[in-house]
Amino acid sequence: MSQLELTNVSRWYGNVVAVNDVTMAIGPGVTGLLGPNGAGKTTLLAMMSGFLAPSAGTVTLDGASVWRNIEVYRTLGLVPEREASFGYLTGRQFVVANAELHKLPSPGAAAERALEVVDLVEPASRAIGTYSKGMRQRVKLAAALVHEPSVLLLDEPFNGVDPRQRMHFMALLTRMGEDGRTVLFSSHILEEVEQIARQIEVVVAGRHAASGDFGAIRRLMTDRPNQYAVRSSDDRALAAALMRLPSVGGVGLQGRRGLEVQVTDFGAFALALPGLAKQEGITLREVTPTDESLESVFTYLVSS
Ligand SMILES: Nc1ncnc2c1ncn2[C@@H]1O[C@H](COP(=O)(O)OP(=O)(O)OP(=O)(O)O)[C@@H](O)[C@H]1O
Repeated sequence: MSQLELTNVSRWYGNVVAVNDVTMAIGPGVTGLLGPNGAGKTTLLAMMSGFLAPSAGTVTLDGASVWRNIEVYRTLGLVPEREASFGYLTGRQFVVANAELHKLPSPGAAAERALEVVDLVEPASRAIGTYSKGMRQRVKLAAALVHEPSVLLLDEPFNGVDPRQRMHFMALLTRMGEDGRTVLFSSHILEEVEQIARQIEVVVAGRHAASGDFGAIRRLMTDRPNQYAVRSSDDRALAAALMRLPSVGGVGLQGRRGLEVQVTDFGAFALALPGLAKQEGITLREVTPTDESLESVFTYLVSS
């Protein structure tokens, strides 16, 4: 059982602050590192795996500093986002090469075990260049698992992987978490993280914005103020009526595009709106959230 600890970790590249004073602990089981593009996820993973030095703060694995620590490399596996550029190697050759880098006593047997775990034994004699995206992800995973690490870090492992392979990959990570490994994967998609992560850590603009199980993160995201586009049979009358609702923070008339409604309490608004329209004799034509993008959710989280 391994525990990764980040304490006041920052990393800057010249003037760019990629990671800003992050403190978090990652324990056994599957954890999702959720954040929009550019949030600092790759930089965090690079520091957690000991390949990048923090500019400030410390990253430890079971109490030992990870930066350039050979012992840590033996207990940790990293699946990077970028493609392995060795398309001419067969899957097997690639995994065996990794086993040899770790100086394992029987690299061939270790590689076979890892290929079996990711269900890639049969295509292992083909060149990686001929693999599908999902297979390429799995061969990277086999390479990262060849020394049976207790910590597995994966950077956007589901990107571009088709749904069937994604399910297979998710089941694999779930099983590893259940086996007591510390599994951390990054993603910019909440639904993806929710499916398998026991714990979610949210990063936005380099900062640690939220932490909790998926229920807690969902609540944080749905309880925020929302903005809706509303069109009806009488927008002007509806605007006046909406202003009386305590769950509405503001209403703007957008001409033919209807109303722009700022909602402070989504649950109360959803309950009150149909009754209000009926009472006023107004027909609702459209109610659409206009700021549902994950970016706006993240922005809200970071400013709260
Ligand atoms: N080597 C570098 N030199 C300069 N700036 C960098 C470097 N690496 C990352 N950055 C910057 O640091 C910030 C965080 O980047 P990072 O790649 O860690 O984010 P990310 O969350 O992994 O995003 P993505 O999913 O798009 O890779 C970004 O603003 C990025 O442009």
